[in-house]
Amino acid sequence: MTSTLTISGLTKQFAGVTALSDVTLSVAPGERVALLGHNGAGKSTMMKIILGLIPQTAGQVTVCGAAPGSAAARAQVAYLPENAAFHPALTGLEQMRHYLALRGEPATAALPLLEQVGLGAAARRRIGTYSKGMRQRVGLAQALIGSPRLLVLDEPTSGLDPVSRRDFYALLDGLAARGASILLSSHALTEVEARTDRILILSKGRLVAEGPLADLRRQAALPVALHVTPRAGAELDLPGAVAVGGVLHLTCAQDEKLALLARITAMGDAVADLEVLPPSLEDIYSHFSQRAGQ
Ligand SMILES: Nc1ncnc2c1ncn2[C@@H]1O[C@H](COP(=O)(O)OP(=O)(O)OP(=O)(O)O)[C@@H](O)[C@H]1O
Repeated sequence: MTSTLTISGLTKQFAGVTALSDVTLSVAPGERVALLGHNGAGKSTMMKIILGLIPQTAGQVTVCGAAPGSAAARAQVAYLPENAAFHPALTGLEQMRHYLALRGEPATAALPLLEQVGLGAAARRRIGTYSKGMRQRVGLAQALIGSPRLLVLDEPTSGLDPVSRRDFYALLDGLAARGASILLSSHALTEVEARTDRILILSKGRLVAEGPLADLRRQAALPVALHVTPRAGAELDLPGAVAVGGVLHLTCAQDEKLALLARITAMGDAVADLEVLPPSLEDIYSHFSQRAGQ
């Protein structure tokens, strides 16, 4: 299948700063990709190049088969900036009609777009009365104008409460299921863990890791943590375990996990409970960033 976004050998230098260095990646139709990286890693620079807002120093970028910023690319790409600002005195409907007019689309699309993001009931209220989550939905509704094939979202859920975040990702899932590609940057590692198909980790402008979370987990080969709760009065023979509030904490290498679990299971009734904690995305992210010299 033809990629929606293809980036090859992308390098961007500002005066004295290399913001991106030889980055190569692609995003397929319907794929949800998270772009992770510390402050200054180059995420926004990459997004600006994809959108055609700034030129690259070297390398090739193709957006839906066209050059970034060309009329053909702009017709197929939508962007949601981190802090989208709207006119507080306009209603959601008026704001959307304004955006539709700018894109040469009929004003009648305003209400269906707002309904698509769950703002149908609030469409005639002023945006100044909207919550942050509702304003973010206006941003997404504006990004949906013209059914874009690629959505570039800069920290779309920052400042949203957990329920609004879940709803926002549910909307993205629906768009991806209909074939839209999604590239989003985030510092909220735990949420992208569950809601994206592939993770890209940028560190100092370099792509230091790329793949589905399960692959990154395997590559990082980080230890697995186990929490074992002994039955009252039972003594468990688990060398290296540290007791924390009556629970034994221990770690083992990935390839030792099954043998250790078998050993604990063989302890039978002496074990009241057992929890296996795989390395989190935070652990994996730190591993790759540190390896890159952070
Ligand atoms: N216009 C510019 N002129 C000079 N340097 C720049 C410019 N824009 C970005 N940079 C530098 O490029 C590097 C990458 O910045 P960028 O904004 O892409 O990072 P980021 O990953 O988006 O960070 P954050 O998470 O803080 O938004 C930083 O060192 C930044 O200072």
